[in-house]
Amino acid sequence: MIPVRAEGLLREFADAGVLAPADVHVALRLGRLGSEQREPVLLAAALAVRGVRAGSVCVDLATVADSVVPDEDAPPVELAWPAEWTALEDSPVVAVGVDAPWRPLRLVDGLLYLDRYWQQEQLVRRELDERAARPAPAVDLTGLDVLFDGPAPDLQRLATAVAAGRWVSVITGGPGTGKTHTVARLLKVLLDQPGPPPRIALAAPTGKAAARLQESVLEQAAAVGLPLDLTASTLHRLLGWRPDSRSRFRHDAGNHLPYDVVVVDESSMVSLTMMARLLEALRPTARLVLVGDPDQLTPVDAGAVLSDLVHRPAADGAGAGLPDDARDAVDLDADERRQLRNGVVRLRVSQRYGPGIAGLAEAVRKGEADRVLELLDTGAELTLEPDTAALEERIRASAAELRSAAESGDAERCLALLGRHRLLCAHQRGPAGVATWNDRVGRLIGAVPGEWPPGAPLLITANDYENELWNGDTGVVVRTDDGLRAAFLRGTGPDLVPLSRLSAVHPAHALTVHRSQGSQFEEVAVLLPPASSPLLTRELLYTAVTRASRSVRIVGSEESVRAAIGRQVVRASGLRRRMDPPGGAQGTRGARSPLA
Ligand SMILES: Nc1ncnc2c1ncn2[C@@H]1O[C@H](COP(=O)(O)OP(=O)(O)OP(=O)(O)O)[C@@H](O)[C@H]1O
Repeated sequence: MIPVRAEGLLREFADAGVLAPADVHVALRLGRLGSEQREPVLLAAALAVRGVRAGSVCVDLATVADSVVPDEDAPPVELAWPAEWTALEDSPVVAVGVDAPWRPLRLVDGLLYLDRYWQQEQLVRRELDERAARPAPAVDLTGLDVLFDGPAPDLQRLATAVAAGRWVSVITGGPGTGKTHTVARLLKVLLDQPGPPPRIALAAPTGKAAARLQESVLEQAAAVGLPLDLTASTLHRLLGWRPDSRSRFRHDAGNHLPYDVVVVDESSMVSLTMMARLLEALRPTARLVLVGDPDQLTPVDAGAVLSDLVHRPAADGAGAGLPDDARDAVDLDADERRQLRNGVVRLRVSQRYGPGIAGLAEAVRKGEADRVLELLDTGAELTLEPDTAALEERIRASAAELRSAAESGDAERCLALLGRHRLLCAHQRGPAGVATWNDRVGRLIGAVPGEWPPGAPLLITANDYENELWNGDTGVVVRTDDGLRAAFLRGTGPDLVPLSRLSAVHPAHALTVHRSQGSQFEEVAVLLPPASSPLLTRELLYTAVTRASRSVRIVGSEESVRAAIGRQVVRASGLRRRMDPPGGAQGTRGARSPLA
């Protein structure tokens, strides 16, 4: 419903489906409180609110007109974009520049922020810059020769050396490229330094990712010689819940975390707000190691900090004190060398999938649509199919196998089968959505709606501390002598939970690509929506494709594949730019000023 009192530009943009009622409401309220009625200012304010809703930290006024796609269901209309945004410069609701006193909106370098996100971005920028400027921690790297005895140049070794020698570092790479393998060796190097052993915290944005991180580190612990009592927690737990606030924590700038090393896995899912809270809670002399894959889907909340850090320009003077390994890393391209100066190392070789999927993932990542379509035409492992006939056949076969293993009570085999094949969808609803396909697969295998027959895959949708199950965990129903149980993979063996003890649980024949983040399957089928779907992005396709270890079946049109590859998630943020105070060398550098 459109607010009745919206007029002019606000109403026009709302009618076109660009602005939601909440965007208009906030803009009108802001205008009322600040005695600002000029339409371009109110429109810009509404666009800033809309930006946050869509995951951006701010709105880039120079490009917003090109990035806004009117609602398909709305009548076609030529939007009357203001010719210029100069009214913002003297608006009582806009602080202009880095140093201007507080106002609800802030305009810097052509980027318009809601103040709260500006403050958080500044905090992140300040914390990172201060840590980069501080003398590097002293570290003895002689242990690397024992920990890494593979052929040089070895990117894992380089990442370890970089992370050991900096206060903030980023280890990126696709699935199975050895990020955890590297983290385990980094911890060993740090624990072996003279003096008291560092206090280590392992964390991840979700309970499921935290459990997986702990498991993977412990798998490596014996081989590397790490203490076996290392545990991982969610970032929320690490920072300490507070009953009175959703975004403030027990540990903050006034009550630092008691750790010397903090490793955050799956950090592509960390929002700007969470990163700000984490950075302010770190002691100035704590090392922060961010681990993740910046090419995967971005967090649900605003910001894409990991991706921003990877794409940031190198700070002046950065790179002094790079480890000797960097000199030997001859095959780094110019971009990777720039990233290295910012403490970012990307691991490249996946130990988990073969050259077929690796090539496909790389072509998607680089946006090479022709190459992707060529690869999808080359054989049985990578296919593009226009209809769902073969997919349905595969689903039937896989459901029958699962059912038979479940009826015979073989939980271990059920869990192995569960990891063999998975259907992934972009949407939750609609013809190509998870809900539709869960019903459809249920009917294909003759399941009665609402019942959980043996062999039914299930998805946990809320953290369950009592049963140690995490939002996003998947399991399968198995018949046992004690009745039906849900089997979940725990370490190397199955854990059986009575169905009656599960509360937030859904069928999991199909999962959204978002939900599948952090999981791996031998065969993945990806159901692409029509090319016009706004969810169809390069990050979505990359995330889906990299869930597979053996084969990828894409069901959809060539047009949808091209649309996905051509549409990158663009989250406006100032972190990728340098923003010095006015008078500094970088005042308006690089920005196409929309105010001119
Ligand atoms: N240099 C190496 N030598 C031998 N085995 C390795 C090496 N690097 C990684 N591996 C193995 O490859 C597998 C994947 O490594 P790891 O789990 O560290 O990757 P990852 O990047 O953390 O994966 P994910 O993205 O799933 O978190 C593990 O079994 C690991 O032991």
